[in-house]
Amino acid sequence: MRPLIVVRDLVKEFHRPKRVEGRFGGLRTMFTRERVTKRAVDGISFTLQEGELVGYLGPNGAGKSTTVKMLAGILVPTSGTVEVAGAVPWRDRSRNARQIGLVFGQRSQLWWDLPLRESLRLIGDLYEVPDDRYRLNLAHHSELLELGPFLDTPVRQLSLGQRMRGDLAAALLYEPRVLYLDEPTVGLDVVARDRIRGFIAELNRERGTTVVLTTHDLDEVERLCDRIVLIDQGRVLFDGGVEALKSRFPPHRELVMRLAGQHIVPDVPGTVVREAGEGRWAVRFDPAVTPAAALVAELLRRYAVADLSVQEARLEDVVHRLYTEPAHVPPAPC
Ligand SMILES: Nc1ncnc2c1ncn2[C@@H]1O[C@H](COP(=O)(O)OP(=O)(O)OP(=O)(O)O)[C@@H](O)[C@H]1O
Repeated sequence: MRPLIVVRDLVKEFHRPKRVEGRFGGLRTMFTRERVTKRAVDGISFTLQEGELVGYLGPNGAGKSTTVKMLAGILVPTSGTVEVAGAVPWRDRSRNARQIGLVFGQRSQLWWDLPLRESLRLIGDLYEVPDDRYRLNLAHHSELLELGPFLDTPVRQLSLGQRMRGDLAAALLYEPRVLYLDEPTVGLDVVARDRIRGFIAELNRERGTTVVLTTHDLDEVERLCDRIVLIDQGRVLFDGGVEALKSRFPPHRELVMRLAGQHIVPDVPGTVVREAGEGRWAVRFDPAVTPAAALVAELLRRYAVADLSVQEARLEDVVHRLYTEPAHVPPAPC
């Protein structure tokens, strides 16, 4: 089956005036002819099948938003190709716009002074959504996102969580095949975050909408995404499943133990003590060097253990190591 999105050797360079230091530096920067080039995206390639829910991850400044903007047709690449459902986003703009929805957590696409309902109506008209489809979709999204209580409130008066739900409904009114979400839950409380995550999961499951999710929240990624594309400095570091990432680059794990009536600091090779006190003791260990089963057996043999648990490897730990020790990353599969 032909992939829905094909990205090949994508590059985006930004050029800006070279900053002049010293007296009146700001003013002199405005008139300098010297330019510096920033390669924000440096040869990225990947393909996405219809119906995938992919986490597009990377540290600050890695090039995530720049990639998404090229996929959405907002930016024209310096070189490379992108096809989204057969359209070249920055060339076939109106065709592309009808098949994608775009939601930025940091800014709204809605009309600030209009009640949410009217903003949605305008979007329905702009995208020429037939009346029956419009009513059905509005009812469906209103129910799942619980928009009812604030449909008639001007957008400027909505809370961040309400506004985000409104933005999601707006981006989906015309049933796009792909939804790009750029940090959709940033700044939201746990309840609002859960509601939006549930909605994204159901949209992907029930309607088969392809989702590209950019976020720094790795719990969100673990809960939602089948696949991760992890980038740094404009290049792909890893492309694959969450479990594949953990097994190719196993993180340290943590063991927490309570000793029965003993207040000693136990000593076990292959571990690093993270916390010790009041008979409670936590260590980190590398499961590739010290297998969990061997470690537990050794501890039980040496000490009177009252309670013991080994924490699951967390995606956050893996990603932290990838960001801080990228030289150890195994090459991404072709
Ligand atoms: N319009 C622009 N002009 C010049 N440089 C830019 C422009 N847009 C982005 N950049 C630079 O390109 C690099 C990648 O930026 P981008 O916004 O894509 O990163 P990001 O991965 O989305 O980061 P974050 O997680 O902080 O949002 C950064 O160094 C940024 O400063």
